[in-house]
Amino acid sequence: MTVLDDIIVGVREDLEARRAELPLEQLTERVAAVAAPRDAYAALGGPASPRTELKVISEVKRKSPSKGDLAQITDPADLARRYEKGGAAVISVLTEQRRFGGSLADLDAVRDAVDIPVLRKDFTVDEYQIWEARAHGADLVLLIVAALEDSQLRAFLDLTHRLGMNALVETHTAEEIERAVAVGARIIGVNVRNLKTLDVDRSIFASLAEKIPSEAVIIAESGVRNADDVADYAANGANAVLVGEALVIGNAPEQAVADFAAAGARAIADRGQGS
Ligand SMILES: O=P(O)(O)OC[C@@H](O)[C@@H](O)c1c[nH]c2ccccc12
Repeated sequence: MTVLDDIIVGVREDLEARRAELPLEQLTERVAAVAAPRDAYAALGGPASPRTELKVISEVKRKSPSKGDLAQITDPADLARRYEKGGAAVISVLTEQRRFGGSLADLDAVRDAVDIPVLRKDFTVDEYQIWEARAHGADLVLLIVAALEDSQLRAFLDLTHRLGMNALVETHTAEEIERAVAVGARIIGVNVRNLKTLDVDRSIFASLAEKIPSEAVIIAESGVRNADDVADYAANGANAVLVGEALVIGNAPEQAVADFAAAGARAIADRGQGS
């Protein structure tokens, strides 16, 4: 069993417990009362041509299966506000509990604290989670191609769009990129961490990013240690980076976000044309 399979077993158990508490019919009723979704595709520079900025998606991440506890985040709302002040385009909030220490309470706190779009970062394996994301104010959900059949990927992306949200469709191989493009994904991430083994290999980004059509926003996910890593991703075609660990372990998240955005924009300018 891979790490990903193992995580998903726990995700499904927790999901069934929540569904027993709050059946889908009641959950869907809540969605109407929630503030309209914010446009994450626009916030990530989707419509811009060429895209000359490097957008930063800043993550609220308490722990991870590879590293264990990363940071004591006592006030996720405050952290998110600092990310926003530093110029983050989107805030990512991990809501998976067992391996990442996240919760829907973290999502609620962050959504109320900032004006930029918020990603509910979880392992989506059931439409219930997409309704739940919207009911908690999320603007963006994560769809991991490696965890889904094509029919699910298509149905989940459709539901996400019908609820007015966007999806970050996460890939790790050329074949997964083809599948993401085939279902009409507009925001495509390349996670350089293999979720089956947790190994990080930054070097896979460049060759995979090349395969993503330019209409899609291209996101480099994981493994950013410093501004040089951001510049490398940007030089190799990233329109945005998703950063967790490097931001939560540092003591100046605002400054780090600003530095990453600046380093990325410089690398895009050096690349010449933007994309
Ligand atoms: O902490 P890092 O290396 O900056 O990584 C952030 C983010 O990419 C990572 O948390 C992530 C990417 N895809 C995921 C899927 C599930 C859980 C977590 C993730």
